[in-house]
Amino acid sequence: YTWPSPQLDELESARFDQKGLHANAFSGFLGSCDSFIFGPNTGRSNAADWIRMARFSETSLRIMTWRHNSKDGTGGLDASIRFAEEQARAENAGNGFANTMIVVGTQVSRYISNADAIALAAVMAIENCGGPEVAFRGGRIDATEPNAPGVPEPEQDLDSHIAAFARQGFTKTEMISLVACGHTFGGVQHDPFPDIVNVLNDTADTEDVAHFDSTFATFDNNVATEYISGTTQNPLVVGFNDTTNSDKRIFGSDGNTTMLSFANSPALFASTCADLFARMIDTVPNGVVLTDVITPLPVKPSDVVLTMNGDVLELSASVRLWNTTDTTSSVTMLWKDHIGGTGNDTLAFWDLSSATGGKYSAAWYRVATVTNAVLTDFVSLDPAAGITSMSFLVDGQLDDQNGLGFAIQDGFMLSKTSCQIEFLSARFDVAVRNGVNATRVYLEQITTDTLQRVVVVEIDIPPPSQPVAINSAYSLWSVNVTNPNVGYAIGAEIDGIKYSTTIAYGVTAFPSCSA
Ligand code: HEM
Repeated sequence: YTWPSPQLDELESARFDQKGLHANAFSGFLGSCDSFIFGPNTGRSNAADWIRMARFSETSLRIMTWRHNSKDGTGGLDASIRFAEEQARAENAGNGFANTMIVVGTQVSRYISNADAIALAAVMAIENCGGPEVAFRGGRIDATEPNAPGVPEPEQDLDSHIAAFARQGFTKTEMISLVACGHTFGGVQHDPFPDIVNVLNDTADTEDVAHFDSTFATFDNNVATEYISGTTQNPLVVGFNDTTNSDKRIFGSDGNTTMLSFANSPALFASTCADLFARMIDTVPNGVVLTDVITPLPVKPSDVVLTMNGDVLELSASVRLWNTTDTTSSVTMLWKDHIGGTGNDTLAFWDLSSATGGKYSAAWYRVATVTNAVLTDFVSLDPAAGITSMSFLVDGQLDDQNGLGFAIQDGFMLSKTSCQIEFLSARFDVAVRNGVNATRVYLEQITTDTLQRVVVVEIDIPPPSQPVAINSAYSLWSVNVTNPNVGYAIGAEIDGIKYSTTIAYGVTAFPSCSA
């Protein structure tokens, strides 16, 4: 994709900046797969119930998608599980969905829905626990009400399961595969399923989870090899209650052909699961249009912030170089302005980040100038010249998005004259470039609605009746706000297109107006 795209930029970061600098909200769970999937104890300890990341694979890969009906196009991965009414259903027994959603919520933003965050967590759980890379798209839309019930349950017969998977658009072979792919992780817990699993009296498994295979925290084909060799302890295959042996009925439904092929080939198992996992998380209600598969930009600007400081336009920026750990690259940021001029600044190494269990890494460079022992993290531009686009020269190689440049909108920005009037109120001053066709300028109050969705409330800034010049090229538009507890981004409609600042400002950081 072409930068900038607020939604894709943010989805890309959430997907590929997993650990280290700019780590995404789930990074704390990526340490060890055991704890990512199961919480700090291999038994599912109560204290850290909410960390049970198995919920992610299960929530997303099983429960959330099951209500999709490929005929009428309803249901799918739409985060309807966040509603208490769904969590209370018997079919969702024993799952800490409420707690999972608290963790999921940390990744939700104006550009990332609850449903996207669930899908992302599932992808990360799979990839960081030895699984294949799963294509990730964004753009899921959160349901506004609970969905119809319909999660497959172990006591149902084979025909109902085949029908349930067919409703989602999966064939019988795909059903066998998908269940095997899901059941490479985790197991069945006694508490919610006392008719399937007995109390285990195992000090290493204090929560009485009978696992689907011997390597329950790792993605591998042992679920198939153990099944084929007859050594499996899968409680849904060799459970004492044959009525609930749904994996046995499903795995055997084609004479074991599919399971045998998985047992014979870890690679086939991995590639099949990658495809089916992706299809599963991409099962969405009709009308939802997903983005393309998110791939990392090789050179990605980040933290681009323009601030008007009187006669000086301050530009701070960083850039992420994908697929390198080189801390000594020569990185120059180049830019063009409104009057045919150019500028450049040598960026300094900042830090590293990584993704997918260290399979990928990235090096970050940023504007950072030390003058007389004082670090400034911006370059000073002439407001009249402004800036229109950037490009980057990395070890002699130019990245300018195939000649397009990385466009920058300098039509509006925060002015440093913004200040706190008194304890609960503040004045936003927005510097608007003279001559741009800004039909509206507004603050965007980033907040959460009663349905746990991030919403943006626009607060119009009235155009000043008399121009208030801040310098030769910009005038100030001002508005007072009285809620200091939320973040405000700045938005503007320029030539009919809406733009937003990439950061939301907290007014408590503003200086006092009377100072
Ligand atoms: C007919 C279809 C299926 C049935 C009847 C079924 C049944 C179950 C049951 C009873 C559990 C135990 C839950 C608990 O103890 O809280 C479970 C766990 C699990 N299932 Fe399935 N499942 C099915 C399909 C799938 C699919 C398609 C996936 C993913 C692709 C999946 C992924 C998982 C995972 C990851 C767990 C482990 C959760 C944990 O350990 O906390 N299941 N399944």
